Amino acid sequence: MSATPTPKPILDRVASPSDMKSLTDAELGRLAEELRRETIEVVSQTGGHLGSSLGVVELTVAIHAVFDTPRDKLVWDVGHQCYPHKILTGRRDRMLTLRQANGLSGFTKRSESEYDPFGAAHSSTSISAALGFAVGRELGMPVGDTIAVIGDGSITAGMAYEALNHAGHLKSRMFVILNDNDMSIAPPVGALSRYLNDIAAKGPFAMLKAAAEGIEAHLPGPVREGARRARQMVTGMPGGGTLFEELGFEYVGPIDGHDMEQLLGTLRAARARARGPVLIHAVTVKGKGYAPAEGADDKYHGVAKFDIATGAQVKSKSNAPSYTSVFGNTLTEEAARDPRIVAITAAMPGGTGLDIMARRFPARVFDVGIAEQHGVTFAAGLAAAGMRPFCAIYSSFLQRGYDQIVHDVALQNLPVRFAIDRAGLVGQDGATHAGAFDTAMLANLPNMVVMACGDEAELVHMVATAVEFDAGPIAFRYPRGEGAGVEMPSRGTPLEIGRGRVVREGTDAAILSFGAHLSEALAAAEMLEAEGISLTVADARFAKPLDTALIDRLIDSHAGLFTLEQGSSGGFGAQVLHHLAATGGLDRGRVVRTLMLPDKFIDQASPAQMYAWAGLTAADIAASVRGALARDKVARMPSRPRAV
Ligand SMILES: Cc1ncc(C[n+]2csc(CCOP(=O)(O)OP(=O)(O)O)c2C)c(N)n1
Ligand SMILES: CC(=O)[C@@H](O)[C@H](O)COP(=O)(O)O
Ligand SMILES: [Mg+2]
Repeated sequence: MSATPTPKPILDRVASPSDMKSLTDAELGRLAEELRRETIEVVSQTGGHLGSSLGVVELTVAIHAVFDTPRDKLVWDVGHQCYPHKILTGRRDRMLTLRQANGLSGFTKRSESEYDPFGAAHSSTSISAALGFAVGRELGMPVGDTIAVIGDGSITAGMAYEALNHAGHLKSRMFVILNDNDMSIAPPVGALSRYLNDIAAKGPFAMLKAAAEGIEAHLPGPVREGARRARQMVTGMPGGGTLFEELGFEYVGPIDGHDMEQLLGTLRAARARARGPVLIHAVTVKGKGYAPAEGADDKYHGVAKFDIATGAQVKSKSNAPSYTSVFGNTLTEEAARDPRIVAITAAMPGGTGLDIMARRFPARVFDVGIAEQHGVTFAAGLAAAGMRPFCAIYSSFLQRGYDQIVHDVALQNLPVRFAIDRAGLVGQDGATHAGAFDTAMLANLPNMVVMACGDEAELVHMVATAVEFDAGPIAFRYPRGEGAGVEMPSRGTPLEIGRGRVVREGTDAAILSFGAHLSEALAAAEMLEAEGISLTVADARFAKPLDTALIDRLIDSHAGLFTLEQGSSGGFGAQVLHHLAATGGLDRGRVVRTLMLPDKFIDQASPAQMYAWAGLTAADIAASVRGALARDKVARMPSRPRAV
């Protein structure tokens, strides 16, 4: 499977971008070929974001050849396409540790390299960050030029336009390279995407437009003529300037993002001549240069390890359906019964499982692009219109829509259903994608109902609960990956709001679990049973409203109560503590502990390893219970008479 590495004589000479300065343009072209091969060889052994990285190989070489990184600040957006950049910037020897425990991050990361001046993994931040560097330079900081590389998917997000608007206003010298491969994770959606296609279609690669007095005259010969013709053509039309020019940018492009001559010529001219903000529109191909990737529907956006010769990926065997597919299938079944059900995804139809519903009810599934804020408020509007919207967004990306959840949904008590996938630690994407904060974010909000499923059968019931619940907003969270392997109901039964369930009866202490760590709680109970400690395990189901009767009963009848969740402080445990504090439950001499994610960001590893680092394995839970009960026992012993 792992093919013998091919010889890479030029890449072998490049320990850092400074080594590229002595290469001829022809050698830079060959360097790109070797870099592409290296990227494929690495990712075939590690898995990762291959398609996006292959699409920027030439761009990466050209930027590092022309600009003076790390003094010049190169900001990648989303950051998932930075593998060739990592290889060129001193991390080649660690590439096989990519996305693994103690290895390289799959994204740019400030703590990893001076060549990563700004970390990213959530999209559309690059122009804002690059503008910050540019203004820092104007204010005397030792910073060179700034270059933001942003994808056509990422530039659909509102934040990118806020930054373009500001940059056009400030007129700071900076470079935005639009990496337009006509793909997001799924095919891109929206009028802006169509607009970019229109520009590219007016004459790909030959039709090059640049503002008259600026960069155009300094472009390489063959490109310059095309640019002149294009400019005459475009400015002869009504409203001939591009959107970017209207926003105050000098627009250059579209250029062929795989043609080294065009790239080097354009970047050199831009670097030499730019006075204000410049947008360079590079048209690229996602998966470029690797036939299985180019030919695949997803362009190998994110792949498992694969066989280079065939492109066949090594998919891990699953023992149970994934939570995502359970959600997608259940919602589709519910939608078949209820025409008011609609669903919203922010550029993740496959990742959220909404592609399943979209195949059956295409008119009722809306991909809004990378626009979580809009997606939430769009759902609020749909709810206000009487629909039953399911807004399916990964936990970490939902952070983008928080004010919309507060102001547009909760405050107006609109029945938007939030299906929060990737709750808890997700594994190889690491801290940026951890679904740590949603319970804390949501359970604090008036009107909000917040659920988490203990297993995949519970998820089916929670979807049914959300369908029926029209009284206000309701959210349910579930993790990445496969379920617990429990028996599945043929159809969900709506749960009583605010009612948990006891899964296992015991006598000494109780674990009150919220979410999919229920299986760890049960495993901990088994471990302690062998030691003679008897545990009750309850599934809270709701962080809001709490099942206060269940909590009161558990604390009354056990020496200790331990809350457990795959989330941060301020979440389920905090809600339980507030209840106990308000009702005197903390004054009854019981042991109370909150088991949750620690107050730190946890780097990428397998989810099991990440939970081990978080102190949340079954053994850790058992140790917490054992330790707290033992300490409590010692504390309760009558104190010995003091020796005189
Ligand atoms: C705020 C946010 N929402 C969603 C995502 C998930 N996501 C990662 S990459 C990606 C597609 C990006 O498309 P584009 O910028 O065109 O890059 P390409 O993969 O095509 O190179 C999406 C939706 C994200 N990283 N951040
Ligand atoms: C770069 C990015 O944000 C996505 O591609 C993400 O890696 C997808 O994660 P899942 O594999 O959990 O869908
Ligand atoms: Mg793209």
